[in-house]
Amino acid sequence: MSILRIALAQTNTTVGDLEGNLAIVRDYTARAAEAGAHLVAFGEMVLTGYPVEDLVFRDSFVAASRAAVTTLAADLESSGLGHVVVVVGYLDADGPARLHAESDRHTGPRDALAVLHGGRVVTRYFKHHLPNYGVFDENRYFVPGDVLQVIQVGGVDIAVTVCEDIWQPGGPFAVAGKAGVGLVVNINASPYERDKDERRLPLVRRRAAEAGAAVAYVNIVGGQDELVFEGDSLIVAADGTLLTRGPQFEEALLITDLELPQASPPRPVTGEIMSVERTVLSGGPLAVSPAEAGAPVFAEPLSDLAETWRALVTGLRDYVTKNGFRSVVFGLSGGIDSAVVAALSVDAFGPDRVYAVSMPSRYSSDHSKGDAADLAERTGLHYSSEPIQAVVDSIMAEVALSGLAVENLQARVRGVILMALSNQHGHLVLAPGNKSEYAVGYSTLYGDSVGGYAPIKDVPKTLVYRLAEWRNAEAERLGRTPPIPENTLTKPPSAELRPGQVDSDSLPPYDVLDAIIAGYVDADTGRDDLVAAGHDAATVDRVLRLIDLAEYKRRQTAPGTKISGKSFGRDRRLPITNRFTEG
Ligand SMILES: Nc1ncnc2c1ncn2[C@@H]1O[C@H](COP(=O)(O)OP(=O)(O)OC[C@H]2O[C@@H]([n+]3cccc(C(=O)O)c3)[C@H](O)[C@@H]2O)[C@@H](O)[C@H]1O
Ligand SMILES: Nc1ncnc2c1ncn2[C@@H]1O[C@H](COP(=O)(O)OP(=O)(O)OP(=O)(O)O)[C@@H](O)[C@H]1O
Ligand SMILES: NC(=O)CC[C@H](N)C(=O)O
Repeated sequence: MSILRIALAQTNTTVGDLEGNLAIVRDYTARAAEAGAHLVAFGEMVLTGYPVEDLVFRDSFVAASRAAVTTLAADLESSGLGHVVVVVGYLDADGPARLHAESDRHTGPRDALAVLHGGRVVTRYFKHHLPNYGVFDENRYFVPGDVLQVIQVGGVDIAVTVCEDIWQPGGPFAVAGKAGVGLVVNINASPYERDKDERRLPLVRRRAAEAGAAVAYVNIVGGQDELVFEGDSLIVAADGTLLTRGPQFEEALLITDLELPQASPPRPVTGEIMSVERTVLSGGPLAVSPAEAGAPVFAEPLSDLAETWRALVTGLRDYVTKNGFRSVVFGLSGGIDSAVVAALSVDAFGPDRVYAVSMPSRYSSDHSKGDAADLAERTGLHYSSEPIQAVVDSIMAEVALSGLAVENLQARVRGVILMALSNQHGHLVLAPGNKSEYAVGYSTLYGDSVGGYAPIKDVPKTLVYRLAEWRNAEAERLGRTPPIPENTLTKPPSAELRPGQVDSDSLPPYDVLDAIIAGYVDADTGRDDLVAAGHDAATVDRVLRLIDLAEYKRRQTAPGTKISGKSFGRDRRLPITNRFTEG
């Protein structure tokens, strides 16, 4: 047996910022070296950020990524870090960057992993399994690799793999098992979904059993447009014992001493889906520095609501800051949606960078104005009032409007004011719509749906309430002021666009609505199966019609953090012009 000290670096890099990402990798490698690590592994495409989407098609971007890898190897050597084996994800191409109908699909862009040692790129591995479901489009972008790379470090055979490779049985892990390796390293960019951390550990254990080897799984953290990555990196022994587990939504460097079998003479691997190539970096046991590896980290997984809140804060913070904004602005109505957006924003940026505007009209109730002011006081965010009635009246004096047109005009005037404040002060406008509203089109186009980012776009209304209650309880637990006024939690939701209006005038109760949305949107269940599952037929017909009709609105809405298995946007793609109905 040999002892290898392995470092897993769960880092927050930014798409396209090759220099910044290089600096992060250098910094974490230096920290790993200081801790005496023999090998440090980073996430998938960490040098380019993930996902890079159609940037893949540009030769200039591929060239920059390839250059970054060689520069990194040389830099590490010249700073005295060349002895550490560095496993890092990047974009490569061994053929034309742009795939097209007549591409031979044997060469082209690659979702790649490089092993750096002694100032050189010693091995390149190309991801074998390319996910092509949900938010992933990897068949559009990449050509799959069919060579499994095995490196020998300290006399231990280590196979290297990328993300989706771990999700498929009978793939690279099975080949690694046939090759008799002691460890499989798997580098990931695995987007957050609410139940994914519960699936992750059993998955890694299944692959450890398949490979008959320990598995080191490293994931990135941070937000990229609609995606959030949670980290939750981990190592399991060949028998499935958990050896370390990283925190969720935080950068971290996990250092673990692994006792691994010395490589036996290479077993020939024939007739498999992948051939095996081997590179010996150091053939005999390595000295383990007396510097303490420290006790392995075992981060306790967060509760469901805690991790959902952290995902929403992370998605919002990284979207705003990575796009160069310092502050956010939104309409604060005293209702639950804008209250939760306010609490998320204060958690993401601190109250001094959050601007909330009350924009009362003739129909705004006193309690709404009072609840908004109460939230402002509880959280300390910047609060101002811009009454809209005079503007609404002046438009109505020029254009003959009635009914719904007048209702929507109020929402649109608010949108105009928020965009004007954004232009004037440089705040990013947040759209406070939730998943239930986006589903049924319960928002005014170019009105309350204006905004650059929609923090709770993938949060159904019933979950909005549960999160608000959780956040308040969390504040109580920590001896702090709960951010959300009690009245906001208990009063019936209302758009307040006409006298006495409540959401239940137009929509079924939210628990009924959300259950149908979960079936139709999240699980693609058709009308008859929803009715067979016990939903009221007339309500199903009405809700499905609303959802189908609102496709045009969803296409025009801001991006927002994905937390579910099927968010609106890239996860769910439907034609706008569509005559197929379920009813
Ligand atoms: N297929 C299509 N492709 C492109 N555009 C299409 C379209 N179909 C209609 N349109 C356009 O969309 C317009 C209709 O959309 P829109 O103007 O939004 O109006 P609409 O959807 O009719 O009304 C907005 C609804 O949202 C509710 N609301 C508003 C504000 C806040 C809240 C809340 O509490 O959250 C709720 C309000 O009570 C009302 O029920 C049409 O006049 C037309 O211009
Ligand atoms: N009086 C108001 N002042 C400022 N913004 C408002 C006002 N009324 C509505 N808005 C904006 O329009 C959005 C949509 O209103 P909506 O009623 O859906 O949300 P809410 O008031 O936050 O929650 P709820 O639906 O539970 O009442 C609000 O979140 C808010 O940003
Ligand atoms: N980047 C990837 O290959 C991710 C796919 C994988 N199934 C995941 O969600 O983790």
